Amino acid sequence: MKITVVGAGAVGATCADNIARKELAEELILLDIKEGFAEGKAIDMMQTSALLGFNTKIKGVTNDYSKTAGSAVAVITSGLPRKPGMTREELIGINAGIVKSVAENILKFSPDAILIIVSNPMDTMTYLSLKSLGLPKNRIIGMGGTLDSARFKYYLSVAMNCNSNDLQGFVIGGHGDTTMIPLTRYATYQSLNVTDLLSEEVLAKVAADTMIGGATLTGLLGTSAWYAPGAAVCALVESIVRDEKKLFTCSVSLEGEYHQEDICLGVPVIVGRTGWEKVIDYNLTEEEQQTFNKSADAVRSMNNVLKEMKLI
Ligand SMILES: NC(=O)C1=CN([C@@H]2O[C@H](COP(=O)(O)OP(=O)(O)OC[C@H]3O[C@@H](n4cnc5c(N)ncnc54)[C@H](O)[C@@H]3O)[C@@H](O)[C@H]2O)C=CC1
Ligand SMILES: O=C([O-])CC(=O)C(=O)O
Repeated sequence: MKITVVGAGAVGATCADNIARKELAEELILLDIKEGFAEGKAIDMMQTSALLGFNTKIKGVTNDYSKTAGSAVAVITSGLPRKPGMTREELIGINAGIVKSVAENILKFSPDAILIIVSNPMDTMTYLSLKSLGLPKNRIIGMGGTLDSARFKYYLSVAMNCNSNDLQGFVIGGHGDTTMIPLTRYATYQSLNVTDLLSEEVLAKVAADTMIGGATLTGLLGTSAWYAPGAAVCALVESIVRDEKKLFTCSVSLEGEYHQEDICLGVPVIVGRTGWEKVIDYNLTEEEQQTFNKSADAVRSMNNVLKEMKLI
């Protein structure tokens, strides 16, 4: 199995590192536009293999897509990250052109690849890929909710002083500071509803902290996060290559599911060897559905910018 990660920056390199450690691929290509950068990261990572014991061959290349040929999965992390005080949406002007050209180049050499879109604003970049590449919808997966759900469990585990692996919880909707929706009503601690274990105030704070999880880290780090994003991408890659059929929130093309269409937005999906395989319906309450619709409206207005940019 061959996997490509485009963008050898913070998220791309972390995700490549995780994929290699788990030996999810025999061959892993790391591609970046910056001369020598991916090569350097790949060699550095390969020099950990004798210490960590993995056998994945990581190869770095500068913008040479011929080396990515025959990839089963391609992860797109190329583009600018935000700086403190910025929103993800402000990145659209630069990242949309990058994501479109990178995805087209990948498909020239790997026509059967499943694409995982990471670059922000992620829901809109996923929609751009859906609209411009002509791929079956199941092969285009936006990574955001997987990370947001992990953050939700982190904040819940802190509030409950428990192991986050004992928690279940999903964040749906857009991958934006104001558009994500932690589904508190469905979160459980070993089958017990967290709504029975924590006060309304604490739960509201957990949800609010989750929503600004990325912004909080950007404020602390001076650029956006990479460890949890890299691990979240790797979890999706693992479910694809091992056909695990695990349930993750991903941004996928909706055609009536959750009462939305012509949009890519975060919903729970089964992820397996053919990409995202089916949407799971969480039966939202009327209030939750209204919040979801508002989230969709916000993402749709960003998607309209793609038309102004003449990218779709
Ligand atoms: N969806 C999500 O949950 C998350 C998304 N992100 C997004 O991922 C993207 C990457 O973030 P970082 O890795 O922190 O940024 P970074 O700046 O560390 O790395 C980005 C890399 O992309 C490369 N690049 C730029 N244009 C390229 C092109 N045309 N072809 C190939 N490579 C190109 C750059 O040279 C750089 O090495 C950002 O847009 C960020 O907002 C970050 C974290 C989570
Ligand atoms: O916050 C950002 O800009 C990067 C990102 O999407 C995240 O970490 O959730």
